[in-house]
Amino acid sequence: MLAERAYAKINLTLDVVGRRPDGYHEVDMVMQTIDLSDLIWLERIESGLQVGSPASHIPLDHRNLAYMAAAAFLKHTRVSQGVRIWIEKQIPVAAGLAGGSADAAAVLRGMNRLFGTGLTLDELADIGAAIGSDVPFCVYGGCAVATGRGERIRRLAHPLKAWVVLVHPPVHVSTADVYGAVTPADYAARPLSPRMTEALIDADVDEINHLVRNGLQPITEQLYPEVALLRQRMANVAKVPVHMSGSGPTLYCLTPTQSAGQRLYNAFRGFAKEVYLSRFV
Ligand SMILES: C[C@](O)(CO)[C@H](O)COP(=O)(O)OP(=O)(O)OC[C@H]1O[C@@H](n2ccc(N)nc2=O)[C@H](O)[C@@H]1O
Ligand SMILES: Nc1ncnc2c1ncn2[C@@H]1O[C@H](COP(=O)(O)OP(=O)(O)OP(=O)(O)O)[C@@H](O)[C@H]1O
Repeated sequence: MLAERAYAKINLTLDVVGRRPDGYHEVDMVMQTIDLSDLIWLERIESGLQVGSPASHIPLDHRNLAYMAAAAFLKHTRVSQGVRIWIEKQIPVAAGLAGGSADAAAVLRGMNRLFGTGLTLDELADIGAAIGSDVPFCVYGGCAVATGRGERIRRLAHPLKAWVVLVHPPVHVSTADVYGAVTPADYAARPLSPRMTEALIDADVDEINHLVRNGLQPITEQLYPEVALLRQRMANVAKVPVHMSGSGPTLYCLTPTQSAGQRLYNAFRGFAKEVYLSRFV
């Protein structure tokens, strides 16, 4: 039996640059792993796939992204045994934090260790791409520029360890609905990832805050107006920019120090049940 951590991500940039013939959107994003995580336990069994969790709000059958990852791993490697998966969830579900994708990626990394199959991260990311657009990034973790439909990853090493205060409002956002409402008017003429990359390497939190952009935010806020209201309430208190991750609805602020993060965490606690103080990993 072994354990593998599944870390959430935030989007520092998310630019939609076009629509593809397969219906997916061409994106250009800077993503960053944060230390909010699920814990995945993996155990060899003779055959079959079993998924369990104390969380009552996620599917535990073939619809679970961790289950899909395990099935894809067994098929790819032709390992003839099975696996029992136990998921301890901390990452809010359908929140824009890639919780399910992180679980899938952790299953791929963990099964590679459990069965001693010796696949590289690139190979695991390739398997993950068939499960979801965010899975390859979650396989590597850290910071990266993601292009294509999100599955093409260029890893980025930078020195910054910023703090992230997250507020997850109780709104269930469908990623497919948000992308479905994107029109050509929402496409970014020039992605911000090159400038964001520089600001990260310079560890310049003010510049990063200034550059953060999410092309899905106006769409999510139009489909779910309560997200816009919450952002306004947070901005009134925070006096720093409030950003949205992925397709939302999670909103976040970046701070350079733990004490500044803690102050915002205290200020936001009355705004929603789920508020987290986290950090770049
Ligand atoms: C919003 C982000 O989380 C930002 O990182 C991702 O772009 C979404 O990644 P994901 O949840 O792993 O997405 P997938 O499971 O691959 O796709 C869910 C649905 O979102 C839409 N989708 C997703 C990714 C993309 N580049 N274009 C899309 O149009 C498609 O309708 C798809 O059916
Ligand atoms: N292991 C899992 N953890 C969480 N959700 C899962 C899992 N497996 C399947 N799901 C389903 O996937 C859907 C999206 O959940 P998830 O938490 O991955 O969303 P998200 O954070 O918005 O993802 P992304 O940022 O990649 O769009 C939910 O409807 C949930 O029921």
